[in-house]
Amino acid sequence: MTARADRSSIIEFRDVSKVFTGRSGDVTAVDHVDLSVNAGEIFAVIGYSGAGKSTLVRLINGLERVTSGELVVDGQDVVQMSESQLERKRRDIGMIFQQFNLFGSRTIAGNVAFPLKVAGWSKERRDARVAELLDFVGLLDRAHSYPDQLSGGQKQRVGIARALAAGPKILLADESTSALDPETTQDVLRLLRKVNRELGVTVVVITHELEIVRAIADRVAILESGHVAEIGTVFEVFTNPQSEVGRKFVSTVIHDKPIGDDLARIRQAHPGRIVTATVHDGSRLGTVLAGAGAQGVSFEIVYGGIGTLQARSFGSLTLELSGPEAAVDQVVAQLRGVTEVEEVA
Ligand SMILES: Nc1ncnc2c1ncn2[C@@H]1O[C@H](COP(=O)(O)OP(=O)(O)OP(=O)(O)O)[C@@H](O)[C@H]1O
Repeated sequence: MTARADRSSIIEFRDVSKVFTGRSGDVTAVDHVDLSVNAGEIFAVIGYSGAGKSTLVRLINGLERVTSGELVVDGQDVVQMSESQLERKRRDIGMIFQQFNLFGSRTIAGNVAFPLKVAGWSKERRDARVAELLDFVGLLDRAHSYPDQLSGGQKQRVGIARALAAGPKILLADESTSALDPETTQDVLRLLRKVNRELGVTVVVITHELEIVRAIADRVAILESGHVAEIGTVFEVFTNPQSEVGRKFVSTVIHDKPIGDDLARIRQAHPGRIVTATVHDGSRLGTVLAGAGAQGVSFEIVYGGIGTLQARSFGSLTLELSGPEAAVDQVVAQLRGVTEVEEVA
């Protein structure tokens, strides 16, 4: 059965598999994947090493060919395309890489101009376009430098300018910040956001770090052994992961519940009932706690934090509630009435 394409989807995988045949047998890198990327969004693909992320994304621009299934990219079925059709199609799909893949013997301007030269643009048009792109990525003054004179972050800016040269609708970013330090990573992520917001380019980001997803993506698919373990908005996946692998990823970035030594220390110092309550916009935790005293229950905040996720507050607080058991039960019930509450063992 083939699902009808969502009108807003720009990339549509329908039951797509990719099998590599090697000497030591077949490897199914992508295993019956159904997913769609919406036009204009920043979509992240996350997974551990070997999960099939790179292969999945390389299918989009035909660097790898689909073994079975349908793959529609911007209205065209790339499975049926010939190599020369794919070559033309790739002009609408920019790609950047972890190791930047710049030509060391060409200047920055020469690197950005290269795809335009291949596409047959005149020198005059190329020069104007290169200047415009270098200005966009903040490197106009480095036009005549060579890649090895640039920092890693600057090299990736050149990579982005080159990927955007022919005005693609889609930009694929394969571990594009993995070789960069945290500060430079933030710079590159800001630039990718600018590409998305100002140019309307759909961005597909591959990463193995959930922090990258949190910083940039609108939606995320978690890959495990070639299949989609779960997919959702970043807020949904962070706040309520549905799969085991999703929970594992989220626990690496959201330390919302005390575990191990932290839990042992809290237990020792706080003999009362310990619960963790989720905090998000509109959860009236404070109102409930303000009324706890009148019911004979006192509380301490013993662990937790609140941050921002996709412009919404999100976090959790672990509380020690002390007082008569029935009254504590009542306050826990009131907390459950306004938010999710978990007993801490
Ligand atoms: N050209 C190839 N030939 C044979 N097997 C391959 C090839 N490319 C990838 N694979 C295998 O396919 C599986 C998925 O690899 P892929 O590189 O897509 O995963 P990944 O999630 O991107 O991993 P990483 O984060 O390490 O890059 C792995 O088992 C890998 O060894």
